[in-house]
Amino acid sequence: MTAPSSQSTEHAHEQAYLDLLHDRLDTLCTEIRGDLRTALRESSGTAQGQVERGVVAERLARKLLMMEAAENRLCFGRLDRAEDDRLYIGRIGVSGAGDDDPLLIDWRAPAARPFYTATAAAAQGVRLRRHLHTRNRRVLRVDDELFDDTAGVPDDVQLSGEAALLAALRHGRTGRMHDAVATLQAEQDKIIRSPHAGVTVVQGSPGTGKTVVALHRAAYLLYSHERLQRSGVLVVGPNSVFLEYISQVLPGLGETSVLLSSVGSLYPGLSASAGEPVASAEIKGRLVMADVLDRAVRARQAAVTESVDALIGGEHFRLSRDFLADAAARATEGGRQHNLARPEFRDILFEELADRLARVIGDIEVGFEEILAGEMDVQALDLAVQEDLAGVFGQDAKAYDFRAQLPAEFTERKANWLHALPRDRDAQRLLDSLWPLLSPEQLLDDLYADPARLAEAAPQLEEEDRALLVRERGAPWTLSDVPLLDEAAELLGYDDHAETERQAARRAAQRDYAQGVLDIARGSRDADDHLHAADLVSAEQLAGWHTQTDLRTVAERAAADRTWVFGHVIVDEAQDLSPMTWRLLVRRCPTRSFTVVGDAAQSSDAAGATSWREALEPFFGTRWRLSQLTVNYRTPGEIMEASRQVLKAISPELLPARAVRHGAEPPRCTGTTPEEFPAGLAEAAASAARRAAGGRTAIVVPTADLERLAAAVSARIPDASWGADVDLERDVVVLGVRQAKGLEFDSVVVADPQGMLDGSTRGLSDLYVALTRASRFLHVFHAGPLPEVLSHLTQDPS
Ligand SMILES: Nc1ncnc2c1ncn2[C@@H]1O[C@H](COP(=O)(O)OP(=O)(O)OP(=O)(O)O)[C@@H](O)[C@H]1O
Repeated sequence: MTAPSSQSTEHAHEQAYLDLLHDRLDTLCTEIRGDLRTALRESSGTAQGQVERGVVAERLARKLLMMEAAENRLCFGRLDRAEDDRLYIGRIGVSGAGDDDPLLIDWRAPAARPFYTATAAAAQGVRLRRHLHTRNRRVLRVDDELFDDTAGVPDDVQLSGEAALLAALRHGRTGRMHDAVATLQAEQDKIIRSPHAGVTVVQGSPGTGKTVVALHRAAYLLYSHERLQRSGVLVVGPNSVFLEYISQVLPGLGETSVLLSSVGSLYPGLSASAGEPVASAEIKGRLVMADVLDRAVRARQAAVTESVDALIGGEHFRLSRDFLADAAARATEGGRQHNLARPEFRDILFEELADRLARVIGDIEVGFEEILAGEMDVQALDLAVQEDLAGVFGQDAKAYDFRAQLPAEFTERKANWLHALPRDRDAQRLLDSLWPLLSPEQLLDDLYADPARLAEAAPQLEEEDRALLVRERGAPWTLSDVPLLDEAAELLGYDDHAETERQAARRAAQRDYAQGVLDIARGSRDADDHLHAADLVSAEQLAGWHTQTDLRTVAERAAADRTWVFGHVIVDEAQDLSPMTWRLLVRRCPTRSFTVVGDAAQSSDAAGATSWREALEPFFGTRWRLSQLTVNYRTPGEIMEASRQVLKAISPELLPARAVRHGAEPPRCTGTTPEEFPAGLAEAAASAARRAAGGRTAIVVPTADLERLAAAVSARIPDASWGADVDLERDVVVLGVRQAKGLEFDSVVVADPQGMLDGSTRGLSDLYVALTRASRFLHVFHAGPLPEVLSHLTQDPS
C-alpha cells in the first residue's frame, strides 16, 4: 500500500492521467461516429461497393460498442519497470494522437501480462504494480505493490494485487457476475492465455474462478485470434439461470462474437426445460443412442419386409422388396442424408411407376384401337389385359416389352406420367409412406411413441431400458432430448422448405440488425451532433445494401444456425455433459478447439462424467491437457469446512481448494420436525436475508420440494423470486439445488440436506454444490436427523 503522505499526490497524478485517457477516448469515439455516418450516408455505387461499405459500417459499430463498454473502469492498473518505463493497463487499448506509444494497453496484450503474473519471487522486471480503483471517471484509491527481486518469497503463497483482490471480493453480490480483469490471478491468467488449439481442461473446486477463467478466456481468444471474430466462440453453461447470471461479463468486455447457450438451447428454435426421470435421461445420454437413431432413420427408408401393393392412376401395382431395397440403396449412395435422398428415391420410384403405367394404359388402349379397327376380338383384348396385369405385378414382365413394340407412344405416355405423378395424390401418399420427409422432432416423437419402432431401432438396449424411453406423442422436450434432436437433424439433412424459412428469417434478422446499427448510431450521438445515421438511411435501405453480407453479429447468426461451425467452444460445468452432448459439441467445432471447465465433485447429471478421461477420450483421444485451479475466492475457510465430509464421501482423492477469505461466522445449523419444516424455513430465510443486509440471499432446496418450500418462503417474504425465470437480482431467491449450480450469494440457507441426498443418485454432489454457494453466511436447516456427512456441524442451541 502507498504511504498516506504520498497517496494524495499519487491520487491527483492518476486522476490527471485518467482524465487524459477519457478525453482521448471521447475524441476517438467522435471520429468513429463520423466515419460511421459517412459509411451510412453513401448509398450509391456498385453492389460490391455497397457490400464493402456495409462491412466497414459493421466494423465501426462494433468498435464503438467496445469503446462504450470500456467507459466504466477504463483503466485499472499500472506497471512500472523503470523510472521512465511505465505502462497503464485497461479494458481496451487506447492509442495516442501521434505515433507515440499507446496511452493504454489492452489487458490481453502480451505487454500487460506481468500485471497478472509478476510475483515477489519472480518480478519479471516489474518494480511497481499499481491497482487503480475507479468509478466512472473518478479515481477512488490506488493500491501499490513494490517488487524486490531479492525477496525470495515462495510463489505459492502469493496473490497478485492482494489488497485489490480482497477489496473486489468484499463487494456484496448483485445477482450478476462481473468481470475480473483488474484482479485476475497468475494461475488463472496462465489458463486464459494458454494456446488456442486443442483441448484445455480446467479442474477446480467451487469458487476457484472456473467461470471467470472461461469467460475471460473467450475475450482473450477473440482479441488474439482475428479469425475467431468471424467464426465466433460458443460458451455453454448448465442452465438458463446461470446464463443470466454471467450474461453481463462479455458484453462488459465489449465482446459480441460470443454465443452463450445452455445445453437446452443448443438446438435452434427449441428451449428444452421439461423435467424427466434420471434413469431415462441417463439412457438418452449414452453414446449408443447415435446408432439407435441411425437405425430409426433407416427404418423409415422403404425398409419393408414384404412387397408393397399400391393403387396409382386407377391401376394396382406391386413393388417388390428387392426393388425397394435397391432404390433405397441408390438414393442414399455416398451417404446422402434421409431428406436429401428423398428426391432421389422419388425419381426412382416415379420412373418405375410411370414405366408400368405407360405399359398398362398402352396395352389397354392398343386393344381398343384394334377392336375399333376390327382387327382384334374381345377375347384377344382380355388376354392382353390379363397378361399386362401379370406383367405389372412383376410376373414375367419381360413378356410385355412395349418399348420395343410401341417406342414412340410408350415414351410419350411415360413422359406424361412422369409429369403427372408428382401431382398425383396417390403417388404422393405412396412416396410419403415409403420415404417420409422427416423433421428431427417427428422422427424422435414417432420413435418414443411406438414400442415396436423402439424395439427395431434399439436392439442393443435392454427391454426395460427401452420401456423407459416410451412417452406420449407431443410430450415436451427435455434437456437430454436436445443432443438426440441434433443427431437426428444430422442424419436427416435439410429440406428445401426449411431452407426457405431460414432465408426469410435471415432477411428479417438483417433488417433488425440494420435497425440495431442505426440505433447505436443514434444512441451514441453527442449533444451537439445534430445529424445522425437514422436521418440518413432506413433500416431497410441499410439491410438492402448488404444482400450479400449478413449484418447480424456473429453470435446472432450462429444462434440461428444449427450447422454453424465455431472457432472455439468453452464448456462450463462440463462434468455434467452426457456423451451425446459431447458429440453435439464436437459437431459445432470439428477442429476440436475447446476449453472445458468443471469439477468432477459437482457432477449432478446421471449421464455426466465422473472422470475427465472417461468423458473426453471418446472425442478427443489423449489430445487434452489438464490445468488445476487451487484457490477458492468465494467461500470462506470456515464455510468450506462444512462441506469437508461431503467432499470426502464423493471421493477421498478430491482435495478442497485453499480459501482466500477467512474470518466468517461458522455455519449455523438448526433443525425441526418435518411438519414444522416449511414455516421454520421461512423464518430461517428471513433471518438469513437480515444477515445479508442488502446483499443477496438464496434458499437452496431439494428440487422435488421446490414448489412447496418456495410457497412457504414467499408467504413470509412476498418479494422472494423462484421458478424457471427466477430473478437473481431480488434480495431473496428460492432455488432447486440444480438451479443453484455456478451461482453465488452472500447468504445461503441449505434446506433439507437429507432430501437432497435422497433426491438423486448424485445427491452428494448436489449437497456439495448447495453448501459451497455462500460468500459470507451459511445456514443448514434440516428436517429430522442431520445426515451423517454433516454430523460434524455444531447445532445452534434452540
Ligand atoms: N481473480 C479474481 N478476481 C476477483 N474475483 C474473482 C477472481 N476469481 C474469481 N473471483 C470471484 O470468485 C467467485 C467465484 O468464481 P467462479 O464463479 O468463477 O468460480 P467457479 O470455480 O466457477 O465456482 P463453481 O464451481 O462453484 O461454479 C466469483 O464471485 C468471482 O467473481
